[in-house]
Amino acid sequence: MSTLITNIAELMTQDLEHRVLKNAAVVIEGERIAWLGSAEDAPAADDAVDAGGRAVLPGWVDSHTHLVFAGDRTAEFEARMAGESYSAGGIAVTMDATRRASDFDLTRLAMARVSEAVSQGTTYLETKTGYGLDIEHEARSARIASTVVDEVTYLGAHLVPLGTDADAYTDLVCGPMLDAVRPYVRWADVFCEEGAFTAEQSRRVLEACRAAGLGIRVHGNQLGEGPGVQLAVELGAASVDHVNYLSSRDVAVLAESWSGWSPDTGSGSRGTVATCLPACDLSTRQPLAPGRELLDAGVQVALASNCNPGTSYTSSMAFNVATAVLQMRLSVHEAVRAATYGGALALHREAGHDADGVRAVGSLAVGHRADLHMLNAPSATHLAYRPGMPLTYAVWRAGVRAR
Ligand SMILES: N=CN[C@@H](CCC(=O)O)C(=O)O
Ligand SMILES: [Zn+2]
Repeated sequence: MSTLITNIAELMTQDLEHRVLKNAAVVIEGERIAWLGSAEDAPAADDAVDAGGRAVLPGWVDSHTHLVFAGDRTAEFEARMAGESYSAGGIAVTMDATRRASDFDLTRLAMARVSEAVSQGTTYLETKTGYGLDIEHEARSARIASTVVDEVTYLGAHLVPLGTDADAYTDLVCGPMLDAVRPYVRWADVFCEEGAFTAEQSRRVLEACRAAGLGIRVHGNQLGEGPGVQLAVELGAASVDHVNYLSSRDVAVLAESWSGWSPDTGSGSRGTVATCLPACDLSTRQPLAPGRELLDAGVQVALASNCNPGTSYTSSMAFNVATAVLQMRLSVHEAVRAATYGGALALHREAGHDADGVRAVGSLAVGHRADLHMLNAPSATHLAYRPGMPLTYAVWRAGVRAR
């Protein structure tokens, strides 16, 4: 079964050549993109959709979320808006509510959040554990997450539960808790920050998880300059996320990590993606991550929602893209790239065609997964020009119409 989507005013491919095609068309066949190019040259297909002069871009790749949770933190948000500052301690409130929730409720809540994201154009999603914080509840969160999203990250090292010795808890995270979550996860993460995990504890967690075959990522430099970025690069993490407070050395180390990779061919050894989370920065009243500076230095950047009940209760990638353009000074093309190809790069899913056994996400090319986002607008520029407007018109996820 093939579908021709034609009369596309602007097709922003985010492929390696950065092609933006005018008056374009795409053919989807099953889960893959079978053809794309000028509408005049489009081949016939079983079915046709008239885009009516709208823009099409890759579906968003949201590479950083925390969707498996129960409970509410409205009061904490209100206190913050009244002048309180964010601290990691709020995680314990969500931990209590999450532990109390039934499997059914936790699954239903996570699924509802996924469907909110998909209805706004997100077609590939990562989510983390991190609100269970004991063996039973971390394993349960990982299992539930694996049924609702594409990529699952183990974040047992999110907070040391109250009354627990930090080093003993770190041992648990590196040992029996890791064994319990291992069947469900591809990634591991650690909150390397004052009030959460020290550099030494973070290193232990990341090394143990890496030895267990997991890819690694880091929450770093969110609340102040710290060791997160340099630890992430040293250990070969796929991404370091937040990156609000960076020294010039941090930026240089991140840039250096990409020196063996070619952006023109997408080949070579990947470095550590710097993932900016602008909605979180606004909701915690932190300075915005220096996305412009990172791009100018040659760092590969991703944008993600960080949807979670504490610091960023939104899965709107469009909001993050608009903020990155309006306030972080990325161009629309750069911001959309960071929210599609950049997220895929952070999840090691940016490459793969028909013969590779895995299809690339986050960019549009023949053989890639047919993840498309059609805007109710003639160009992607409208994402920043009309911030806050409901611009998602249609979504295809792995070739299936999802909205
Ligand atoms: N910074 C650490 N973890 C989350 C927030 C978790 C929470 O407060 O519930 C984040 O990415 O911002
Ligand atoms: Zn996070």
